[in-house]
Amino acid sequence: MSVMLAVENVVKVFRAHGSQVTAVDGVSFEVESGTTFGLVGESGSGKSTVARCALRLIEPTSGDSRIDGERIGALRGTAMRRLRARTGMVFQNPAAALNPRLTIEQSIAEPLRTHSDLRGRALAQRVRELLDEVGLATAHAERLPHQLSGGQCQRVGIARAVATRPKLLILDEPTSALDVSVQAQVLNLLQELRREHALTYLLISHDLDVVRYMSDTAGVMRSGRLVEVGPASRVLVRPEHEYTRRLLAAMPETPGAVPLPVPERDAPGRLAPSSRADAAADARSTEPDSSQNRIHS
Ligand SMILES: Nc1ncnc2c1ncn2[C@@H]1O[C@H](COP(=O)(O)OP(=O)(O)OP(=O)(O)O)[C@@H](O)[C@H]1O
Repeated sequence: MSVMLAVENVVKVFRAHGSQVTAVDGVSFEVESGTTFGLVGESGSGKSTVARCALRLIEPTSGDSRIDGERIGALRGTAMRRLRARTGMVFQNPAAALNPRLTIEQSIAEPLRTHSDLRGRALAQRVRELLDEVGLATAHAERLPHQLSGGQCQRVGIARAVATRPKLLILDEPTSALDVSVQAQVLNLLQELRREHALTYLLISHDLDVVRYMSDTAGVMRSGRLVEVGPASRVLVRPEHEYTRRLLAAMPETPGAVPLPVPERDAPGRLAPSSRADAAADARSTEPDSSQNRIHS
């Protein structure tokens, strides 16, 4: 298997008003193509910063990363824009990530206008395909973000992120702002898209259940350093590092919660039930998604 993302000794120091914070302190890891790497750690441990440095959304103080074999520190201009089209990001707060004045159709068309030659009918057709791919109805195209539920807004965010058919997505707390009843639907949609398009994910989450459910490999960050890396089924079940053990022990118990099922990674086809089917009942309304709840009984 080839390496899609290699983060190499990344350091990021933020300097402001005479003080400095070392947010990331020499982090290296690799993510194999078509797999999910889950990054966990307490708030402020540097997860988002390392992900942003990896895609060069912010400049690292030192270190570099390679995406699909390309060293991105050396890329400029058109080469950097091409690389941007091959990567995407799904954010924590879907409603805030969307421009409130753009219709859903305009929002999804935006990255396509920037990174592709699609215009007119071909562009509208691609937007419709993307709506379908993320389980939204054509009727949603004309709506504004405030007319959608949180889960639907996140589907739009995912459609935008996959619009240019990227190979690598960063998922920064993709479900933590969502109602617990729609979290599993959005996770299942992400799993389906990963399988169908052979995507590679770098997933950041506070929720260890989410990381265990989604990830092949897990990395644990503490104070800007990666303290433990390994198969998610080992690191998040039988951790070797004392800090990971404490993190697991501190995980809040949600009353009534049922653990997410362990995905059948080698099984062909989709995780059932289909997240698009989940969305179908919801697709014609603006009510919050509530059809399937696989986290709570
Ligand atoms: N733009 C910035 N300027 C100054 N300090 C920053 C900036 N961005 C992040 N930091 C600091 O860097 C450290 C790491 O932040 P980061 O957001 O990467 O952590 P995190 O693990 O993703 O946290 P959370 O889970 O709360 O999002 C924190 O101390 C944070 O305050």
